[in-house]
Amino acid sequence: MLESRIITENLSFAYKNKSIIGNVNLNVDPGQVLVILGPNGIGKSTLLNCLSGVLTKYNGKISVNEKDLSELTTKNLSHQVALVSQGVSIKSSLTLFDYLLLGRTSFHSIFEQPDEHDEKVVANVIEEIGLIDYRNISLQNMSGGQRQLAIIGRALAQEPDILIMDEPTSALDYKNQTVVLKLIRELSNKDISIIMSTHDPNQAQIIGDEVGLLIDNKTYLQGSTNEILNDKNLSKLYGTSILSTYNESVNRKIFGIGMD
Ligand SMILES: Nc1ncnc2c1ncn2[C@@H]1O[C@H](COP(=O)(O)OP(=O)(O)OP(=O)(O)O)[C@@H](O)[C@H]1O
Repeated sequence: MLESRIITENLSFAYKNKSIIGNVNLNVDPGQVLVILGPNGIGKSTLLNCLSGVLTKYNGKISVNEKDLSELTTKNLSHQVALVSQGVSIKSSLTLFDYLLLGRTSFHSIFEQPDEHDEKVVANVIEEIGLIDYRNISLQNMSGGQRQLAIIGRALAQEPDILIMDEPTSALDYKNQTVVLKLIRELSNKDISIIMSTHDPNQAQIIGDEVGLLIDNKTYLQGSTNEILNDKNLSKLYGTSILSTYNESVNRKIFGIGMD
């Protein structure tokens, strides 16, 4: 029987006295993809930062691989959960290869150098993110989209059980969005659990097993993509008309803004 990878019980978070998220009861199984949707400023990044251990002053409980997240050491946590933050800008002189090797840091003591296995992991990741030609190019000489793929690659180099991604495709063109969505599908086939936020419900339709809606600071609704992702829920969530049409050639609904 499948154990859950990540579960929250009555999770809530407030900045000072301002409540941001509340009553979040979330559940992700091994290999599941959970897509979080919600309007600007509703608390998606806050939620993802709680789940990845960046924000620690939450209330309620977060369990990762059946252990209380608050009791995990930093090292232990980084072997289980990796975060791709929103809009991180890296303009480093490190080559792509050396940057991804940083993702292996927690596997060694500060006196140890990366070994052959680390190099192998990084080489595989570079192939997965489609940047073989950029292996020895420094990040400052790469485009914004390529750097975004590099950030995802660094998280993958951690070999996590759970990958948390905050709007991972926001800087990417259609081809690279497809690269990332395919990668997510492959990772999920390898039993890695993914939690990602996006403003594009079509991405949830394409790769989401489950969808989580952050409705307000007291309400989180999670269910299967089929059950949750519809015009009525999305129009209510975003406060504007969202309409879908069924596209036979891709065999799924396509969502768009319903301008009058
Ligand atoms: N460090 C902070 N201190 C105080 N308030 C904050 C801080 N960071 C975020 N907030 C507030 O918390 C709320 C939720 O922000 P968050 O970034 O989680 O939203 P989001 O859903 O990810 O938004 P977006 O879709 O625009 O990226 C916002 O009202 C924001 O102003």
